[in-house]
Amino acid sequence: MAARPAAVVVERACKHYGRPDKPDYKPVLAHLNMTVERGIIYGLLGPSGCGKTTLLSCIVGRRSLDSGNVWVLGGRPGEKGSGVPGPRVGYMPQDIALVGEFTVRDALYYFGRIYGMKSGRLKERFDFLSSLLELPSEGRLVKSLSGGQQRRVSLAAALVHEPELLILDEPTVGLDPVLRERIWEFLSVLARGGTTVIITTHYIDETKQAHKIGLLRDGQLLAEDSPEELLRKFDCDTLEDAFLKLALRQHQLPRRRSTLTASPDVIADTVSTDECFQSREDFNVVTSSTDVLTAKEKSKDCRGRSKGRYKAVFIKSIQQFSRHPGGLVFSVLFPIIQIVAFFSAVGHDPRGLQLAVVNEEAASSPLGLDICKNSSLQPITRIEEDDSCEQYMLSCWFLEEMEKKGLYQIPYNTSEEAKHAVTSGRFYGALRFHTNFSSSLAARLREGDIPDDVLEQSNVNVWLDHSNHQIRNFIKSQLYKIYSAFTKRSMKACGRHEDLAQMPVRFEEPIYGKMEAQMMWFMAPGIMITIIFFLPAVVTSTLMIGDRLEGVWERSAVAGVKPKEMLNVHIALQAAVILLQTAEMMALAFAGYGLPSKGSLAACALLLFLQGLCGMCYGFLLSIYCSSYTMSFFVVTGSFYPMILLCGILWPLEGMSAGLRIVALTLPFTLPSKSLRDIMERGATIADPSVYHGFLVTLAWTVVTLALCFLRLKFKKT
Ligand SMILES: Nc1ncnc2c1ncn2[C@@H]1O[C@H](COP(=O)(O)OP(=O)(O)OP(=O)(O)O)[C@@H](O)[C@H]1O
Repeated sequence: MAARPAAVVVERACKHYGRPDKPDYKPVLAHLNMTVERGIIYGLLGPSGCGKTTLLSCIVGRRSLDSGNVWVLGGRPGEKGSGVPGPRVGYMPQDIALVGEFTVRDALYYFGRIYGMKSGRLKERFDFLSSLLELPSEGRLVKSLSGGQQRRVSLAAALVHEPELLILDEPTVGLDPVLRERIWEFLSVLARGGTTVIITTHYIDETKQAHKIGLLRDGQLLAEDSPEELLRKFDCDTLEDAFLKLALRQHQLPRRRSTLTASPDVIADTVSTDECFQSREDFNVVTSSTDVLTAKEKSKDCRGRSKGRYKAVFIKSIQQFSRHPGGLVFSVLFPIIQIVAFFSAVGHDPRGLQLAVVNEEAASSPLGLDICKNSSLQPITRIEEDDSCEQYMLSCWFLEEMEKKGLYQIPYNTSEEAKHAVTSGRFYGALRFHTNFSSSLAARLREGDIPDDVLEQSNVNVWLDHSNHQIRNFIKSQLYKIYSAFTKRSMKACGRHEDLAQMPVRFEEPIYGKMEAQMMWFMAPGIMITIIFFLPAVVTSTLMIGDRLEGVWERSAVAGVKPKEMLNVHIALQAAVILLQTAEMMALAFAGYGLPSKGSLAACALLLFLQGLCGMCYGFLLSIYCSSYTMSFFVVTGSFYPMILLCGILWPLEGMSAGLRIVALTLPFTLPSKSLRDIMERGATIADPSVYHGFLVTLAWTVVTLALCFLRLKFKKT
């Protein structure tokens, strides 16, 4: 073969995974040298796990070497102006690395747009590759294709822009022999036209058609030569036999790992994998630098291609989102469902509560318990002569007031029976009126000094089931109100001042909020803040982890899409969704359920929107730091509960220890919930510290999570 300039040169490449002191430590490339001339097909062979994919990912700039050098098309991958990653390379990874919601056509158009191809040219290439690779019909979704069909679409996506360098990681797995043959023929045509192809395959036989083969084992190339030369030098009929001989030879030199160059008899530098990590040497650049883009080309590349990439990623995200019914339902319907669920279920007074009532007073009357139903019953009779009153069956009035307040009586004969009914779970409480209730109560209110037994008889005894905190509190507060209404009525009937028997504590008009403030008004701000935070967090982490695990992110990056571009598009789309969610929630809460707000609704909307963006950034953080859906699920669930528990909507911060309160105040729901409540209940403005503190916490969380994401993306490529 005539000497050609090199398209790819790898020199003394070393790479390991894990840390030397850990069990997962794995040296993968050990002083590997490799040269791929321009316009050839280079077949990279080796057993599973020998490092082929690792080597290819270093060539396309997705992983970096621990030491050694890689030059691709005259530049170093990842350096500005090298064009790699970017449109000069076509990369088909081992995984399908396509969005499942893409149609066959979308998959090719996505990469075409990234490379800035015009739609006419894209259509031509799509038609050509469809017929060459027998692609399924263009409207079928990638996720519904068979493994072989997906692989062909993936190959077509790598070929769509006619790159100078094609890197194909096992493109022919699972394809029928006729199609494999056709693909190899096509690659030969491309190579004749000047394209360089690096291909890995498990079918050793098909690499006969390659111009050069590299046999990789234990992190080194055992041989690198044309198929004919390899067969001749090893005196074999098949490449498999040649590979076997080489492997055996290497095995017999356990402590002398060798790089065999043109002649298998020559043992080159003997190196140990350990040496890889001792020093980093400088190498002379062996390729010409004329391939590196000029400054003018660079700036054109930046401006023109960036627009195309944004367009491609934008269309991809819309397709992904709109074709994923779960995502749509989750993002659009969930805020509605959650707000409806909250306002329908939380904060309403319990209804239809029954109490076991022992009315000994009524039972001792001639009519028995029916006396309370007697319409001519007069529990208070005024005696004009001495301006006094007679009381009779006041318990009936008490029970009437009870029914008005939604507590219904079920009569029992004795206290024991009534308490037993509570023990058996039928009621939340039992009441008892003594036989002399009315006269004892009158004596208690009229006379200053009465015997203990009279005082006792004037009490209504109440036994409550305290196991249900909310119901217990409700019944207690209702009984206070019932007593208040009952005494007012009695005093009025007796011609006395209504408030005479009231508790001598008067609650004046509240400074903030309403006298009859509802629990749901207190909780609503916190609930809205948590909903708007967690929906984008979950959607973002799921979409991003999906893209990353399926290899879409990595493949897009090799095509030239920058992390910043991916993030910006996601931020723009999610911002639109968060805006919609904010509008939905506010319309439902304020207009639909009449949630009162004294302050500016615009300030409420702004805070909710910013919380949504903050949740989205939290989702980014999870997607970048969590290696799987399961991990991100654990973190979301694990962080959700503490944030809710500590934010003050379930229990006031004043009930926490000082240290815990400080932690709670730094969490993303605590101060923002209070800010939202202060806007609504107190009419506070953004200028009030209690409001802008919530905004500041939201912004701080947004900035810190974004910074952590960018740091991770900057320092860790994959
Ligand atoms: N991210 C990683 N972390 C730790 N080890 C890894 C990682 N990626 C690959 N490895 C390990 O490095 C070795 C080389 O992997 P690589 O994927 O490069 O092999 P390969 O030759 O492409 O294998 P195959 O032909 O089966 O695809 C394997 O033992 C693999 O388990």
